[in-house]
Amino acid sequence: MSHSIQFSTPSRTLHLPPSRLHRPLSSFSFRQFPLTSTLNYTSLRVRASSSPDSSSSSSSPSLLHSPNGTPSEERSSGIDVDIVTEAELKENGFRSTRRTKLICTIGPATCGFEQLSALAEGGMNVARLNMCHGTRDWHRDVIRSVRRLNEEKGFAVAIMMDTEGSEIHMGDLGGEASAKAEDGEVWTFTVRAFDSSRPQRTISVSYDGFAEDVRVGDELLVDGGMVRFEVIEKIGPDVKCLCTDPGLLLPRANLTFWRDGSLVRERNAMLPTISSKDWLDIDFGIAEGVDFIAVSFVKSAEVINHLKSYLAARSGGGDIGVIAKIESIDSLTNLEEIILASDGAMVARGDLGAQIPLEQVPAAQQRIVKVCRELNKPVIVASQLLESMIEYPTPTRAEVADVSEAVRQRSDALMLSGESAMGQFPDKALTVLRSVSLRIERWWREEKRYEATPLQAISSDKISEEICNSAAKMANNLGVDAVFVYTKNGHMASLVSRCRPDCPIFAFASTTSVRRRLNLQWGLIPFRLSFSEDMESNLNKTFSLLKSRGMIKSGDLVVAVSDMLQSIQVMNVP
Ligand SMILES: Nc1ncnc2c1ncn2[C@@H]1O[C@H](COP(=O)(O)OP(=O)(O)OP(=O)(O)O)[C@@H](O)[C@H]1O
Ligand SMILES: CC(=O)C(=O)O
Ligand SMILES: [K+]
Ligand SMILES: [Mg+2]
Repeated sequence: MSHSIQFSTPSRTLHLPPSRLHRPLSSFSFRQFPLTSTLNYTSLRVRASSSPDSSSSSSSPSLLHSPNGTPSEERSSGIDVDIVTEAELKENGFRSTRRTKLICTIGPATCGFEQLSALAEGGMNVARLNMCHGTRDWHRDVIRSVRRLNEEKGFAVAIMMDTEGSEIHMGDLGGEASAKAEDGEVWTFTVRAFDSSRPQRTISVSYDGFAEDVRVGDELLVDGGMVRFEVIEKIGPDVKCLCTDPGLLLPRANLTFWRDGSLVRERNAMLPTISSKDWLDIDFGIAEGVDFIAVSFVKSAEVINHLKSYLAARSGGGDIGVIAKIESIDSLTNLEEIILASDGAMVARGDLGAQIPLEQVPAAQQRIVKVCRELNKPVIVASQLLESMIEYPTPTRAEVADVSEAVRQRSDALMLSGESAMGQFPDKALTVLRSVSLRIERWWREEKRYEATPLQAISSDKISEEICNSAAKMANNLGVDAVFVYTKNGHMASLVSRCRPDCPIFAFASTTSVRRRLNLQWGLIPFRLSFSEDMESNLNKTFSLLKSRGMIKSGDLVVAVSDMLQSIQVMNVP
């Protein structure tokens, strides 16, 4: 038997608080919704004349112009889903699929086709390329390998390019993987370039003003304090430094200098966030069709807006997501405006811990995660999650606790850096992220800890927001198996993800590029499916495609929303 309820209002600026959906239905006008199929569903339909997703298109532009969204894709009648997710869904059931997304930095340890394939199989959702390292040819090879893997093996790994930025960093150690600085040694930091091999205990520095800006007595921190030096003498372009905390110097490690306990920000504070080399890398990223660009050392929203308009002009529609890396004092000062302007943010704890006292990093992380959630932007927690696994096959207990905390904060994604780029156990590190995420997520569900505190309203697009909040609440209250969201540009899917419902979210996007971008967001299982304005036929089509692949079965309970029709539908799979 099929039945449906529709309630409608002529008001264009309808604001429907979630609680109203639970009032007696008699307070609404409702009538029989004509249905010709055998679907057994209840439809709560809220009608308003504006299309929610199109009204918010400034931050999520239409992706119909996507270079990756070919017309054949849009016409295709099948359904595409990442094979790893499909296997997880079938093996463990809906409830147990992983919600937290995983990012791996690709480096010498993982750039081969087989190594990339192993990471994709291990659950890598996004591959990150750090433009501080490697040549463009090297990065192009990795991007093409990932794309080939996606095509040949059915993965949906997205690519994130991370800019170098123009902060001060060391040179590349003349090809050596690392150099050891011992306590009491004197090293030379110089702005001179080397013609041939690197002179002993000498490090080149990327910033021309370095020798002028530092003073005798300053403390020089490599990689946020992994190795420390004291400036003892300046001789022209050379700065002699005494090692006070020994450790490994890695190629292109960041350098900061401190005076009287404070970070020194001399002329280098005036360096551009996006350097001329970064712009060339960005052009390269556009040409290679990367999915995200992560901008290092963002100081203000202005640079994000600038890059976004450049991308919109250059890549015809701007389907590259811009991620703001929060890793400087300025980015913390201007946090809200930066996040509002971006498509997501990264808690880049490596450099952040070099700019603020280490003991302040956890509070900063919590604040960034919270602001991103409020403003509906995906957030990545990055750096040193499993640092010891660069060398050892098992993590420390403290690292597991750190990963758990990021999952417990319900960040969208966790990122591996050196662990996957140049560590000895990249696959094992990814396995640890995956198993800890799954365990903490399960613990949260068992404890029924999902959303106690209501989310603040985001100012734009209230109708979609209320529909998604209500859909998530209904999904939790009814214990449904999945929320389905049909979304043209991904915005509606992100609104459902923001609610962190207690069940997985099947997000249907009509282009491959939107589908890949949804990879970064909590709980979304992105599918590529061509769909129409007609929700009933979309649902019928989805059910039959998913049933034939064994991904759902008759009787499963589903809540569905879409950005074409302002409605919430609840139904059992026929
Ligand atoms: N493409 C690459 N080629 C060679 N080594 C790499 C590459 N990517 C990363 N690595 C190595 O892995 C380490 C950790 O990678 P990660 O991206 O975190 O570097 P980082 O320089 O600390 O990051 P960021 O510059 O973004 O703050 C690097 O220090 C470098 O030694
Ligand atoms: C990831 C990064 O850039 C950092 O942690 O500094
Ligand atoms: K970088
Ligand atoms: Mg950094």
